[in-house]
Amino acid sequence: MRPHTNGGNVTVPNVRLNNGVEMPQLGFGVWQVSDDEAEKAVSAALETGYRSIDTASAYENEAGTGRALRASGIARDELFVTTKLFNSDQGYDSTLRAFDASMERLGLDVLDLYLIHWPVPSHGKYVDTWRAFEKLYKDGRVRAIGVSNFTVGTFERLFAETDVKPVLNQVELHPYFQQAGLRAFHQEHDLRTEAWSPLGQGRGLLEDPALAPIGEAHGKTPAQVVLRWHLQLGNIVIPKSVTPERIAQNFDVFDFELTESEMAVIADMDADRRLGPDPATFDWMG
Ligand SMILES: NC(=O)C1=CN([C@@H]2O[C@H](COP(=O)(O)OP(=O)(O)OC[C@H]3O[C@@H](n4cnc5c(N)ncnc54)[C@H](OP(=O)(O)O)[C@@H]3O)[C@@H](O)[C@H]2O)C=CC1
Ligand SMILES: O=C(O)C(=O)[C@@H](O)[C@H](O)C(=O)CO
Repeated sequence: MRPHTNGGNVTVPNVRLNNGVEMPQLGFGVWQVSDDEAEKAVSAALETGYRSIDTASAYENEAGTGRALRASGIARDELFVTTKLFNSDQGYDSTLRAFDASMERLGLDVLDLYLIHWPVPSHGKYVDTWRAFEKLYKDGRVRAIGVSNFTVGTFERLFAETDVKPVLNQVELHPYFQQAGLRAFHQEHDLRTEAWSPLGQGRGLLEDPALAPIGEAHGKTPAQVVLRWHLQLGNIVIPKSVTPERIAQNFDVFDFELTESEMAVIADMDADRRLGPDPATFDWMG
């Protein structure tokens, strides 16, 4: 897809995935948004100019997301839709069935990006699951396949036992949890890093006293500073909001640049502070 604009002064750059597919660097996430609310929030995001939407079967809002995509009237090739396979659907045949069910709910024929939501190493099924992802990819049902919450250990097994390399890993990443080691591993293996909870779930991070002065220097909010930090690191970001002003604010992050010293101030905020579950042990089956 082309780098997209909002018809105004904002152009969202694309990143090129390792299979050549182009993906917007800024998208919109819908975790903890009800199906009806997702329809409204995704509509507001599309109206603002977002073109990449991140949902998951576990969010139970694929249908509302699909309704908003259709109602927008935006051409399919201008949109980039990601959904995720839930843990309890892992396994070869169950993955193929779960994919069809997600596509039915979304109302799509071809998906842009399908992710294994969590590796659940104790379940021992992510390699079989990936083989089903490879089939969906080779059959042209999905343009790119990737993973979420994978660790170096889970990648090593995946690389050793399967053929198609994931295009990216979607992981928890924000100034309090910067994942430098994992980001370096991704770079070494030509995988993109996608940050989930990029704003730290709005739980304290945005009030950190280090961010306000940086924002004031650029006439931006702490949330915009944090999103700019992600973009300058090269991360793909998918902030969530159900608040129209914040949806617009989070999109307006392409007209300023953080200096090296401002980037260094944010680098110093790293506290190894995870907000979500640890992927090495997370085995929630819903
Ligand atoms: N793969 C995975 O395992 C996971 C993936 N994700 C994905 O990542 C997306 C983003 O992560 P998420 O956990 O939702 O959290 P975010 O880091 O995007 O933060 C969302 C929270 O911040 C608030 N917020 C948003 N923008 C602003 C702003 N400009 N100023 C102040 N507060 C703001 C929102 O409030 P409000 O909505 O009220 O405006 C909401 O409470 C998810 O929606 C999902 O798509 C998330 C978790 C795990
Ligand atoms: O939002 C997601 O994609 C998640 O996987 C989270 O819901 C995760 O399951 C979690 O944070 C549970 O507490």
